[in-house]
Amino acid sequence: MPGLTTAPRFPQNIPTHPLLIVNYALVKSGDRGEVEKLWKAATELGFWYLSNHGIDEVDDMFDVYADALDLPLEEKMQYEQGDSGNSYGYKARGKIVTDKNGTLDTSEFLNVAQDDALSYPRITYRSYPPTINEHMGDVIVPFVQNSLAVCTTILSIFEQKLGLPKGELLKRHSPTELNGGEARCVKTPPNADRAGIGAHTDFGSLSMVHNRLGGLQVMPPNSDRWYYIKPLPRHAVCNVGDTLALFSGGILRSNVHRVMPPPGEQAKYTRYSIAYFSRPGNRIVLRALSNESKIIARAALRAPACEYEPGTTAGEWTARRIRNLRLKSREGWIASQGTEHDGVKERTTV
Ligand SMILES: O=C(O)CCC(=O)C(=O)O
Ligand SMILES: [Fe+2]
Repeated sequence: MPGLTTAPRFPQNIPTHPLLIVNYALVKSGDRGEVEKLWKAATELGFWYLSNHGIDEVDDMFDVYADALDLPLEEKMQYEQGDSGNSYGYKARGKIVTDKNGTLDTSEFLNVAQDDALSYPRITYRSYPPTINEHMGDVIVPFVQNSLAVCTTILSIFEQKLGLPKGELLKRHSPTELNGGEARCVKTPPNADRAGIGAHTDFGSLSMVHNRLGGLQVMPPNSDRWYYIKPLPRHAVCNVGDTLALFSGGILRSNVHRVMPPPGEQAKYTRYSIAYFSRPGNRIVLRALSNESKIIARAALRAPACEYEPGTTAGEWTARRIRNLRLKSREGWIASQGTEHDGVKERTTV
């Protein structure tokens, strides 16, 4: 895929935010120091680089999704996700408001549901463009399985560190129950003059993004400035999302981020990023797991009330966030942003 693997280097002279580099192979083997580093990253900034993740399908994912997103718009529109709160399928450019002035986004998404990938060739929710189907078996399914395995390891570490009984967090992310997990490609055009994706927190539990070009930015806690995150070859950028912040009573941090045009010379290139989102089972009720953990109970007392209504399930929550995103209104923009803005504002650490 021309232009994807070779790009000008990330410029040296722009402010970036350093992230801790967590070595997944060490974390998996139970290395104490590496586990502590992961915990520090997840509770303080909520973002970290993940090295040695062993997800070998990343380059192929860029190729397969780029082929699908390079189809003519009318073909892609046959797979449009619609306005009902469904995330899977194609999201065209300009469907999402990125700020309070109603500025429209520049990004296209193609989202493949984890449930569709894992049930393939049986359709769980919907069909996808032929390029995606052709590579479901050799690229997308192994990518999803490997990403899921990485997230499961990380969730089991969080489960222990949060003082939860074994399985309490993992059972809320069971891949055998319908859930919101998905594999996404974000495509933004060259020479863009505005945000690809506006400021947001992620809806789900864990996100893992693979980047070649810059553009992802983070606003650190207690700051009002945006900083680029520099892509590092073969490193994923991982972050905590809202449902994990909520389950943990605010101990795990779901931090605000956005996608801007790539910096310097990189701005002249089309940007593709590949992301995997781990989300709870659709029927799981969203609440701080205070009854299950004293550590979470203590933290939840200090965290302000969350915006979630009692009894909201993860499925309803994701659908509502997506519907709000697609509302071309200021109200939609405000409602779509997530916990960082209206909910778990004061973060707590243990
Ligand atoms: O493209 C990226 O680097 C990040 C994408 C992102 O934040 C998202 O899809 O939620
Ligand atoms: Fe995001």
